[in-house]
Amino acid sequence: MPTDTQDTEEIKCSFCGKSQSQVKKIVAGNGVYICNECIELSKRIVDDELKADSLKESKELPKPMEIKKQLDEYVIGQDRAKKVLSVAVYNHYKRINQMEVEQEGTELQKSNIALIGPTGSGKTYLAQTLAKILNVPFAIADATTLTEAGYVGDDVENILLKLIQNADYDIERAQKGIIYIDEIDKISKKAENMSITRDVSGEGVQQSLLKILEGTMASVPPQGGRKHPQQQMLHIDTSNILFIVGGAFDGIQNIVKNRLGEKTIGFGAENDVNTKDADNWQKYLTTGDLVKFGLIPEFIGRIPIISTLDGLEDKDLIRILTEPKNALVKQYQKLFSLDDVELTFTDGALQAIAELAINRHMGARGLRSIIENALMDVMYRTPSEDDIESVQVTKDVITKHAQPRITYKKQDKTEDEVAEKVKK
Ligand SMILES: Nc1ncnc2c1ncn2[C@@H]1O[C@H](COP(=O)(O)OP(=O)(O)OP(=O)(O)O)[C@@H](O)[C@H]1O
Ligand SMILES: [Zn+2]
Repeated sequence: MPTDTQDTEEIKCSFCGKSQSQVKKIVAGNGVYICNECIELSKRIVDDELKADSLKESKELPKPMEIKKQLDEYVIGQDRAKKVLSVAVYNHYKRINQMEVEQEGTELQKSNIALIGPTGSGKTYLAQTLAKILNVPFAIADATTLTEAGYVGDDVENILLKLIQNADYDIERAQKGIIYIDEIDKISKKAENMSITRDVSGEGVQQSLLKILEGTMASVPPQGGRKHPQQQMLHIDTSNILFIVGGAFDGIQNIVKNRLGEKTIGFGAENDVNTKDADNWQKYLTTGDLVKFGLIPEFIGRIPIISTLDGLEDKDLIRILTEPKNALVKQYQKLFSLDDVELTFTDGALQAIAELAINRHMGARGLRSIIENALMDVMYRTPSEDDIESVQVTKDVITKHAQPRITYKKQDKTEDEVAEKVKK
């Protein structure tokens, strides 16, 4: 009898219709069956689709607002620069994606970016954070170490080598990376800060940067340094590399203000710029001002997007200390917590740290070393003293080199307590 029912209701794979005898295994579900072969096939289909989805996702470009929002998680203030960068970077990668899809059509030109703002205001940090958000390789170069071809020093191509190295020698990835060139103001025509030991003109360095900024097939010696005729070269197309150049441009506001002032005098009240608004000089900064500063027009011509950053005030610095995902205070708290010690900073301490950084004219760049100094002694002690419960940094620690307040753990039996008990 049982054989009978089995004959009529022979278990078959609901997908391919094969019977139990034709396959290795059949799994029963709620009224349905699936064989091992169909499971394998389904798995392959699902895997492929997931992979395709994730590829599409990685191709999907975050929109300017999304980029800005992610920047906000790391970079405090600098709203204007963040907006400009978000739009510029979005357009840059949209342009690359578009070029990959349609080989011909309107050629969209690359738009490199200049960031102008005081030391430690976040220029490098913005560029670096952008690269992280977009998941593209990133390299930092210092314009003052560059030389024009034929002189001792770093060839401009070595900038590209750093990017290639940071892309793990994946040239194709490197070709879509971001390069930040710092201290671009120091290679102005009149710059006095160029190394005096080297016979290099800022103008010459600007000249030698023109090609890679614009887009060229560059040859890079894989070991860096100078090119040798017999050397094997890495070849990299710089057309899609986004260059962000930055500098403090000390004195640029005077150039702008003077220009505005002249205009006001010259054209009187009908001019849309009044001298009062010259405090907002950033709004009126033009490429002409940068040329006046000493950048050559061909160089500026390859950097159509300019944004300014503001000097950070104490309230910004306090936020930088405490708010971002990887804020310094959070980092040190984490460090201490690994030794089971709670670290706190009083509001007065945070204010004092910010003020000290401002006095040192180093912007946010100065914050770490101030904290490092303040915590030096306790960081030396705490790992060896396992009864420290908490460390509090007060204003006096920053301003008067006082020691932080240390609280000790309540021990079950400290020597005093033991003595107390014995007495009783
Ligand atoms: N706006 C900011 N928000 C958060 N952190 C900041 C900000 N600005 C600077 N920092 C912190 O200070 C450090 C130094 O800043 P950064 O290197 O970006 O300065 P910079 O403007 O490039 O100055 P420089 O021209 O001297 O290189 C950064 O690594 C970052 O930790
Ligand atoms: Zn099947």
